[in-house]
Amino acid sequence: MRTAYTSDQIRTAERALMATLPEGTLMSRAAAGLAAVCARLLTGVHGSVYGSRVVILAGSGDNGGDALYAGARLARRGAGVSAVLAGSRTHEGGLAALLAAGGRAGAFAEDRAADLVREADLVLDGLVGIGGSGALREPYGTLAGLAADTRGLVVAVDVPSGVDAGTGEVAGAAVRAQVTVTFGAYKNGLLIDPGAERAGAVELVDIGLGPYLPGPDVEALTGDDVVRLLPQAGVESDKYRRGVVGIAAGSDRYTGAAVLSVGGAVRAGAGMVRFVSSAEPVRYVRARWPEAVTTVLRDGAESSDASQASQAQGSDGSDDPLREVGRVQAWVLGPGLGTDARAHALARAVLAEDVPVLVDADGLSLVAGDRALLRRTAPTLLTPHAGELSRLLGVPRAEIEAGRLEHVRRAAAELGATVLLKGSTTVIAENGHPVRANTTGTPWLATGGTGDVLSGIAGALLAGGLSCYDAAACAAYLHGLAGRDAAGGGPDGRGRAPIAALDVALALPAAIRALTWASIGPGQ
Ligand SMILES: NC(=O)C1=CN([C@@H]2O[C@H](COP(=O)(O)OP(=O)(O)OC[C@H]3O[C@@H](n4cnc5c(N)ncnc54)[C@H](O)[C@@H]3O)[C@@H](O)[C@H]2O)[C@@H](O)CC1
Ligand SMILES: Nc1ncnc2c1ncn2[C@@H]1O[C@H](COP(=O)(O)OP(=O)(O)O)[C@@H](O)[C@H]1O
Ligand SMILES: [K+]
Repeated sequence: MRTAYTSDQIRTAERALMATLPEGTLMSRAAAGLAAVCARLLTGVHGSVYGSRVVILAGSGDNGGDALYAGARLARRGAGVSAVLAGSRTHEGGLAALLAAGGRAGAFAEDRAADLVREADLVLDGLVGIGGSGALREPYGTLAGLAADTRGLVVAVDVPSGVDAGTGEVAGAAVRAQVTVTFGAYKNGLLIDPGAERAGAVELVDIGLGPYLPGPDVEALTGDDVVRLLPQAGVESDKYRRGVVGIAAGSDRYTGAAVLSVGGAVRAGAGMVRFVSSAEPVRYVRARWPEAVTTVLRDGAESSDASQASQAQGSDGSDDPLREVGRVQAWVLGPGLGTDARAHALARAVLAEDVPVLVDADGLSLVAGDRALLRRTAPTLLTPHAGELSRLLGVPRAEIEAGRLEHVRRAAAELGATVLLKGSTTVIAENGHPVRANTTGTPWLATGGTGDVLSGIAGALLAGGLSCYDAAACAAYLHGLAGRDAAGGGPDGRGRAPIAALDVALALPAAIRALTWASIGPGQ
């Protein structure tokens, strides 16, 4: 598990640790770790530290101090180090160390800074760290812009300046780094977009903070965590024990969403998928996924038609649309369902079942219009994208995208459900737990229908016995991994190509296989 913290949590832990150590020890540990990473990177891009050009953007706080002390270490190894002093004051000890090691420093002047930054092999962003708040003030904003034009690498100290360490929010200009060297522990903003995207690859330097850290504010599953949580097929398994997921999705207008959701469930390892819808989507689902057992809903009646065998059954006149579906352990409600009266009646019936229900897409619109549907005792997992959450919370979409952590938490609290907010960083909130941020995925997943696949994956995991919190986090992880695998390839495996949603479902077993292999090893 990767764990992350707010700035306040980090500060409190740092204070407690600092009280046990001689003054300056922590900064010296941080600077040593930072310099070691920079030396490795410089050796990669320049061939050696000696003779390389390093430019430090130094702000007025301890973040600038870290950068200056690290610069001193690099200068002692023969790098040409210049510091642009951007703050109203400068960390005295750090500056003295840099000058003593043969480095240079000068106050900010735009033309000079632009030349230095452009020609650098490595730009060290020490403008602000966990002490930053709000949009970068000048001249920091200008320097963040100049850093974008360097031909060298940009390395952020602790967090990219302009990224809110505690939330990942970016209020104005922000540094975009290839590497962020962070101290003691991850900060939330390194896992959650838009901040995460500015951080690049994150390297954690151990400064001894571990024993002083509280429970995390945010966490991210690793591949090993997912393997440990995933339901396993054992010798005693049968399709019912592995988990039967019911999917109520699709309409005559939207047949594809149903096919994709069922595909996600089938390929993610459901013991059985029971699919309930009107005749047209059932036809498409049966054609693509003969594994699914289907029930056709008619106006006020339904007929069950298991694709492997079984006879169609007529209605007995009861108005329970699920009467003939058979037992399920969890439901997926909503992809392509429509929002008409019949969809509403089906949603009411599904949400009245005493099993976990995942609500997605049109199901979320129905719930937004009729909150009473969410008054239930069994667990509920809502999987909105920012637009859908905007309707549920009455908050503009842009605000949700800018502040994912705040809004996913608020949604879980207000709606009394587990909430998975989709997007460039998918985040999952459940009251009383750290928010989980997903670290897999690729922007190529931003294509119609991939969310439907996700609903099927999570539904299969719910039916397999995972809690909403674990099912959501594992599903997001596997979905991102499968998307990455489907889009990836080429001679070094780093090529990327557009993908269709169905490719994600099809890539699932290979992705799960590779994950399991990596986690338990080939001998198990
Ligand atoms: N406290 C500790 O023991 C340690 C702290 N470390 C470093 O110290 C950093 C925190 O240092 P500080 O508390 O001095 O804070 P920072 O250096 O992160 O920032 C504070 C300074 O930035 C200015 N500032 C804040 N927001 C700004 C904005 N939007 N635009 C322009 N200026 C802004 C403030 O006026 C203040 O001068 C960490 O991120 C880390 O790099 C490390 O050395 C590890 C140990
Ligand atoms: N920029 C992005 N980077 C990574 N993943 C993304 C990005 N944009 C969207 N996604 C993922 O793609 C999926 C899209 O789902 P959704 O918005 O419901 O689309 P649809 O309704 O068409 O299926 C989600 O899993 C989401 O997290
Ligand atoms: K920084």
